Amino acid sequence: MGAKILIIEDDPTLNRLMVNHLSRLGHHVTGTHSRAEAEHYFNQHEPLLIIMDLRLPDVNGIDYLPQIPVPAPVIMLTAYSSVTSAVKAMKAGAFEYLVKPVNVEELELVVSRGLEHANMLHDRQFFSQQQPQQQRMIGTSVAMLHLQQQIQQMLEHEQPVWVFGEPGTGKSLVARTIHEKSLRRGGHFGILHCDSLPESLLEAELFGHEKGVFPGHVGRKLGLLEGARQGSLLLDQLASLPLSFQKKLLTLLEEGRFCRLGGTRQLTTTARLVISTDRSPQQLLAEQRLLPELLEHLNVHAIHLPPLREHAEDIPALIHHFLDNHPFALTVPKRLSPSAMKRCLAHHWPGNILELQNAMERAVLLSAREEVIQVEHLPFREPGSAAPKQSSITLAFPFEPTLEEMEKHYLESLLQRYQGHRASVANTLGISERNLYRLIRKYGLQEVR
Ligand SMILES: Nc1ncnc2c1ncn2[C@@H]1O[C@H](COP(=O)(O)OP(=O)(O)OP(=O)(O)O)[C@@H](O)[C@H]1O
Repeated sequence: MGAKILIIEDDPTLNRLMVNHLSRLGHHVTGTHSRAEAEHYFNQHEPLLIIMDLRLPDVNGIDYLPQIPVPAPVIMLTAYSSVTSAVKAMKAGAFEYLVKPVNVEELELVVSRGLEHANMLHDRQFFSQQQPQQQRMIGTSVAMLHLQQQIQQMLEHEQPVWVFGEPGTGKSLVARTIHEKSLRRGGHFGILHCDSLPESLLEAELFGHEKGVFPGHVGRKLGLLEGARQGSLLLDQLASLPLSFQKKLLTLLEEGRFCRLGGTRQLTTTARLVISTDRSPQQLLAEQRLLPELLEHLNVHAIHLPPLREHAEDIPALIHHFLDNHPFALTVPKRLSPSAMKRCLAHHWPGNILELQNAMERAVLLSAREEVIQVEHLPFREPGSAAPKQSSITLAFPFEPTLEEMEKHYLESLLQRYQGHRASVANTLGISERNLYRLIRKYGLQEVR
């Protein structure tokens, strides 16, 4: 597809030659002969690439370069005798220069590189606009105001914080918010997903490793403890760590020192720890999933995140937030019909805020170009209503199954029904995709795709 190219060159012959040649290649080329003419062009057009003479009748190209009102790369044209000026132009921000008389093959080559660069700049700008905005915590219920207060208190000291609550209640968001509000915000916010890696890799992530310890990794790798030295480190799902690993963590915390794997140098860390789990530290102790000495040593400040059903008054604000900030922000603005909103308020939200977020993203897609999201775009039924016939699942066992056996079999059936599409399975189960991933791993179902 042709690109818009602007030429600013006062020599009419060269100007025409370039316009004709690049137009033949399929580009939309406009030839102008002075700054004044170019300014007129910029009032109506935004070229992807500019080719400009270094000496124009009404301005010196180098002076004009920083004033060009569009972000397009500029290729400078220069007479052989003024190559040093071309170098100056490069320093002033020109993308490339071409020496006159212009060789058409060289022109083609430089133009194609310039366009590639321009497209890359555009993509980068586009993707940075697509990045979620700084994540805000939404909610004005008593529970959320209390949470904000607790976060505020955590900024007055640097003790470890333990955030716990059901899946999808916002634990990671709270951890990041504490980091970003604290004086450590300039440092790194590291996350160790304790449930997603085998023990040896967890160690490497946390402590780092020296050169040659892992085949295929040529260099030394700094661990999260080092990376987050000035910042914070979230140990997400800490209770998934085997007790033996928790012991190593305890030793590290007691001695305040550690070595990279394969290394001998004693390193220290001052990263602030934030821990997140689905259950309270006391429950985890009772279930023997937590080393009591570790909890004792950490002397943590705990924050409990309530399930969404306990602060349902925040649902409308959360819905607006997710609809305004969905990743397809360039499509139609969306809102819920009154009955869809009613349905959302009546839903139990077992997957909490994450489930709500997923439901809104799905509804935005299903409602396509319609502005109003209707009940049928929501992934759940009215409480108490019978499941539609086509979604019934029969679990047949030749024996009386345990709960775990039922769970595994049900999960298998759903994975088959949705052909391994995890988002749909998670939505049906009312759990986060990450928790689904945990279950899939627990039952060794990875290969179902
Ligand atoms: N109060 C809130 N306001 C706005 N967005 C929120 C709020 N709480 C959570 N979210 C969003 O909901 C999603 C799920 O939150 P988060 O990942 O922090 O939950 P979690 O409890 O850590 O989940 P899991 O147990 O699966 O690790 C994220 O996209 C998060 O930004």
